Amino acid sequence: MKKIVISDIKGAIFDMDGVLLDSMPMWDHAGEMYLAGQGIQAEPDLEKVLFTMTMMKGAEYMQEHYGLELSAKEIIDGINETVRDFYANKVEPKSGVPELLRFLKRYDIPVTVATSTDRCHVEAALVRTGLMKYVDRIFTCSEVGVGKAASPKIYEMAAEFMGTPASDTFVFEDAYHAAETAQNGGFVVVGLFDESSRDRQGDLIAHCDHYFKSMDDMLCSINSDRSRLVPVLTIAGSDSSGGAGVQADLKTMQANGVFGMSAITALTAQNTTGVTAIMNVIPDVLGAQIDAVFTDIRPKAVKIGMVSVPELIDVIADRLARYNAENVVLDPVMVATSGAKLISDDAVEVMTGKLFPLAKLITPNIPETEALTGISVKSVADMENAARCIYGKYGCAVLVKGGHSINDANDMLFDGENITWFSGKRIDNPNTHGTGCTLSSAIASNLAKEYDVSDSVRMAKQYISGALAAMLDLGSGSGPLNHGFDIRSRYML
Ligand SMILES: Nc1ncnc2c1ncn2[C@@H]1O[C@H](COP(=O)(O)OP(=O)(O)OP(=O)(O)O)[C@@H](O)[C@H]1O
Ligand SMILES: Cc1ncc(COP(=O)(O)O)c(N)n1
Repeated sequence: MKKIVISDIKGAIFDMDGVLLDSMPMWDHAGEMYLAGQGIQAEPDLEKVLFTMTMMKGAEYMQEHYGLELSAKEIIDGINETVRDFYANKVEPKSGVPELLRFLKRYDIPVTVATSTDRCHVEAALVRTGLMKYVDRIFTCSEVGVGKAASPKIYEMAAEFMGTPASDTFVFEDAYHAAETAQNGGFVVVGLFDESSRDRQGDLIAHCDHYFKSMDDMLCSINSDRSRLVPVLTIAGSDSSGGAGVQADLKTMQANGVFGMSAITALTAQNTTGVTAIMNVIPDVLGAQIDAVFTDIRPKAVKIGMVSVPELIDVIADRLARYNAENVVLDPVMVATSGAKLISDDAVEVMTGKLFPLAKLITPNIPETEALTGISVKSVADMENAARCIYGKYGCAVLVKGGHSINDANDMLFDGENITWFSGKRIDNPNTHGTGCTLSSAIASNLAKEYDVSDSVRMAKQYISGALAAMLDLGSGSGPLNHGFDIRSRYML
């Protein structure tokens, strides 16, 4: 099937169940879930039995078959409560959905939802899953007055609201009958696989213009507008071996779909076994690099890495304040994986005093967290205390990275209000040179693409896990990651 070109989408209409939300299993198991709530194990094919029945007939069947001492109305109310509870408290978005909706928003493409589920459930689920902020309007079949199988009216109303002609409006559906209606109505139909309609994939494919096995597959195959790369600046040291510093940052930015630019703070001679020389740049030259970038291609995010001396920190603080830089992510690099010290003692205080207040997020690892707070970090509670202490002292959100833990690789974000954990499976890879640089650059890239801090960290964490899992093995020490592990192009072959 054809690729989707982003500029072809003028408006998007999403079905909810089975497309945005992983909710079809609930519809297939509502009776079973209700009975489980009553402490009763349902027969194996209860849903098949109920499938052909009306709500009332189904309730009467369950009353008789399971000896329930409840009226049919009470049973129906109970099932409705099971459904309500599922949408309000349990349902999750399908994989790739937040990314796709965010992506459409970035291109100012209006997004509507067209669903046969009742509005109260739709709103509860979309608010709780964080998807509501991407949706411009919800249309429900009961409000429109006709179902999707019978008429394209719901799609027509959504398109009218968005002001887009059917031929430029993309309808995302998992059910073949809805796809058929939308296609007959002149819409561009994107069919998406859902387990609940596995048997009808042939019919779905027959009625769609594009078909994908998952939203993730679709994301990989969308042709974004190559003229709309967002610029991001790294202010960091150069690593001659290419695994950390500016080199890691630029590779990460390329792989995360932004345009990377650099202002170099220091030249280091290093490889996977150690650092053999460091030459800091002259402060004026650092200032000139930042001026050159900001006065011509204003970055949408800035990542700061290795800055060894107070004079360079002063220049960065001065320029970032002058240009009112946005989305600043600061990785307070202190010691290289190979053991070399990358910051002078007097610089730490200047960095915390002058750069921390300009940062949207700082990303210390555990030894850096200890150095910044004086708290010995040995447990989850210590990580939380230290993060609160950093926020209290400097007022910036903090991501304490758990890469130095023994059993896991869980990172913790504190934004002044909430603690959010990003759990990661520890990957058994001794090659971790540049993980901190890579993570902070991926976060900056995501912020530049207008993801919020929490989504930016979540996606950056997925990226770094993939780069570690690719198991690149270069050099005789702790080697670099494969930053390009997910780039698919004929030029990679
Ligand atoms: N072996 C691993 N498996 C999975 N994730 C890891 C592993 N090592 C590090 N990470 C992840 O990599 C990111 C960077 O964490 P880390 O604590 O290594 O930072 P750092 O010490 O600043 O990195 P650097 O090596 O560049 O100094 C975090 O998201 C962390 O959870
Ligand atoms: C120029 C530069 N910047 C940062 C690091 C830290 O990365 P790591 O701790 O993985 O060595 C480094 N080694 N070199």
